[in-house]
Amino acid sequence: ADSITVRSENSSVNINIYLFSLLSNLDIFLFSLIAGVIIYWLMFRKKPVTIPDFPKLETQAPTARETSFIEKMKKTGKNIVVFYGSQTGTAEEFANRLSKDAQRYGMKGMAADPEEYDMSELTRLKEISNSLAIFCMATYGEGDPTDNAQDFYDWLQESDADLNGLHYTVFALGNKTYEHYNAMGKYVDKRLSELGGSRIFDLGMGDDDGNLEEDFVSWREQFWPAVCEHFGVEATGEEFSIRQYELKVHEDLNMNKVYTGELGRLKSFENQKPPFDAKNPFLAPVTVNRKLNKGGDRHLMHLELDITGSKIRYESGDHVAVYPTNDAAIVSRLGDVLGVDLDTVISLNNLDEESNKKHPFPCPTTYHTALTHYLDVTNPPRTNVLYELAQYATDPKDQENMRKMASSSPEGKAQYQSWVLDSCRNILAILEDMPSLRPPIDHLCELLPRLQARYYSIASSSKHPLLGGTRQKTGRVNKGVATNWLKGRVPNDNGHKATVPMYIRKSQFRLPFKAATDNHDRPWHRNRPLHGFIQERAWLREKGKEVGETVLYFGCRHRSEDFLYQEQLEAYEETGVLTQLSVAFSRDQELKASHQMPSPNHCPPLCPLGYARNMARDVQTTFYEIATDYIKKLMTKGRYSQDVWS
Ligand SMILES: Cc1cc2nc3c(=O)[nH]c(=O)nc-3n(C[C@H](O)[C@H](O)[C@H](O)COP(=O)(O)O)c2cc1C
Repeated sequence: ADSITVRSENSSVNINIYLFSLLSNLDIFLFSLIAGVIIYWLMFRKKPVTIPDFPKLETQAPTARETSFIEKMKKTGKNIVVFYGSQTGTAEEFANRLSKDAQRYGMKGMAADPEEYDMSELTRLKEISNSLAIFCMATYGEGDPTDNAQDFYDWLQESDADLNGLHYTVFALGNKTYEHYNAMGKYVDKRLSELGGSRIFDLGMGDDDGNLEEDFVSWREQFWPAVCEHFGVEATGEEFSIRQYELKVHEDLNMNKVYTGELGRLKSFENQKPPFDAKNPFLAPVTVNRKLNKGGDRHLMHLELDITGSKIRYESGDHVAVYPTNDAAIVSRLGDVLGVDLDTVISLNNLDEESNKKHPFPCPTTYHTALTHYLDVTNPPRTNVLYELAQYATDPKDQENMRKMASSSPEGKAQYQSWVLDSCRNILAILEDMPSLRPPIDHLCELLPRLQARYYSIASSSKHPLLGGTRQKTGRVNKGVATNWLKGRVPNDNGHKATVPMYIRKSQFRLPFKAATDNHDRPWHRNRPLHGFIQERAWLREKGKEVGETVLYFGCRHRSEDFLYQEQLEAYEETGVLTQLSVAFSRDQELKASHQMPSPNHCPPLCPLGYARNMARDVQTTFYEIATDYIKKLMTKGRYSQDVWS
């Protein structure tokens, strides 16, 4: 008899198989079959699994962990969290700078979007030693929060959380020309204190109408020594450059995986799918682009965008957000000056692997795309960019100048104001004027702020095709990025349909009355949403609906140059859509406020529209002069609302 040994993985088993020559073929076949089954069973049966005794892991549910900034801070050894309420990126940029600063003072910080975290965890921040929460909060509209801070604002309003033991400070970003100056920053500062938090440094007030950067730098310079004193930490403030992202150059990447300007989903421009929003803009064809003003040094445009098939909905008063593209000449010149092949495919990867923000802009991409679609190369750079770039200037004089401009010394501030801001020097101009400064392009891309969408009031009624009006100044050293780009978006661009990446941003601004109510519009300069409202009234009249009086007061500089939409407005008056059209031109005649005011109960709603800086304030001051009590009554009755811009 032969014997074979079959070894299964776990246990070794000997099977003796006796072969008898006397057996019939069938017997042998059956015998072999049985033996085969046994062998198979021994070899491939599932081994009994012994369950080891694992210690219970202390994990939280995935959703809880994702929104827990406390767990994240503990895990990464951070003690400072910098929240930002930001619409167009400035507060976010300040938050990033503050979290980087922490490292210079021997602490560890992280910037955080309040929308991504459970803010009720502020009650737990005291679990981390020497912890501090910093808030960089911008204000919008009627003293409202930014979109990403709305939930946090609601929570603050409703919460009775005990914030004892929370150390915090707030830097507010706003603009003095608005009535509710820095309202959000002030509110957060006050409310955190009411809930028991300890303010460790005074509220900072940044004014975008003045010099926001300077306000921030001055506040920050006093803030950090105060933090160090508070925690008993040695204030080193050692100045060294800290990179947040590392460069990866992709040699053979499939170009289908490379971002070409998309903001969210790869190929979203080629394969457009609603819903359209900030991360997924719609490429709207431009059907009309014409100059509105007849003279003067400005270029005011009337644009019509076709949103057919996009499922985009909007209401009169909403804004259209447009993503501009940087000037191709600036981009290619940057490549030349820095001696870089702009077609190189790269990724900038966050060195902090725990960070929610993996890249500063969609990656992988090319330098060309980054400089064209993702980074702001048009505006003069902020002082932190100068400070970080200074290390690359080989001429010690250039280096010293750049550091000086980034400092808070009076001479440094004055030099930054005149050499950078007043001279409208963008990054290209700085590089051209400082031949010794040649930074690596990847570090430059890390430092430049993101190119932001520009918002325009929609000039058409939602009952009509979308139409956005915009403004452009010419003759400046530094041309506005969006307006210049839009100027070139003509319907038939060498046989190509020019498109504009856009989405709708809902506005709080609504006319607070029904169509049947009388309406006095007083747009002393700009009148975009106004056209939407008048159009809507014209449309309702056509439908035979009852529409109240509409009186329009329109003021501008010169009748011959900037009486915008003159023909249209005069036609409205002729057909009775406008009950009365009163015009005034500041450079042609003296403006007089001479209207008999009806009693507040019978007064139509009043809607000043135009520049925040002078117009809104002047109109309001005039009204105050006429009747202080009167306008207060209008406000309390919700019959006075503004839509203004700077
Ligand atoms: C449409 C609009 C509305 C604004 N409303 C206010 C306001 O009511 N109060 C205020 O102090 N600042 C107001 N500002 C100024 C912003 O808060 C300021 O520019 C800030 O730096 C923007 O920060 P962000 O880039 O982080 O969004 C407004 C700005 C814009 C463009």
